[in-house]
Amino acid sequence: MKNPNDGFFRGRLRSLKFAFRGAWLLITTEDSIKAQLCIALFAIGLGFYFDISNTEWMLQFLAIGLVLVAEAVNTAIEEIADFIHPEFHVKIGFIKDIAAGAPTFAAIISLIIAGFIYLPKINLLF
Ligand SMILES: Nc1ncnc2c1ncn2[C@@H]1O[C@H](COP(=O)(O)OP(=O)(O)OP(=O)(O)O)[C@@H](O)[C@H]1O
Repeated sequence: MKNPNDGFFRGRLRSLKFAFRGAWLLITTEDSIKAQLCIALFAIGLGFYFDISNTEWMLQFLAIGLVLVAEAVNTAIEEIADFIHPEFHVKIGFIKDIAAGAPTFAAIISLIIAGFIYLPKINLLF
């Protein structure tokens, strides 16, 4: 919440503090984020193993970021849905289902990017 006594820079600093707290909460409490971070670490390991180019690193980090952002937004929507309506409701189910579509899109795009980066390199091994 905005503090009316905060100037521009103090307000931005406070927001930054909350934003980092949010990222830390996601990393430490959300299993879906932990799982995505493990996959990201694996992909980073693959990147070093295959010595991928700068452009490939950038695309890989974009894909990792896309998945983490989509997971975070999905988690926030799930939390809001559970808060405003903890009981079963068809509409809540629909909202959660379509929210889960966001990380699904991100994961599919990331897999396609991973395929473009690694399949030719894996092919060369055989
Ligand atoms: N209150 C509800 N009313 C109706 N359907 C619900 C409700 N809560 C969950 N669902 C259904 O169950 C599915 C899974 O919901 P849940 O909140 O467990 O998400 P999840 O993706 O399994 O969670 P997480 O990201 O923590 O693994 C939803 O996509 C929805 O179809």
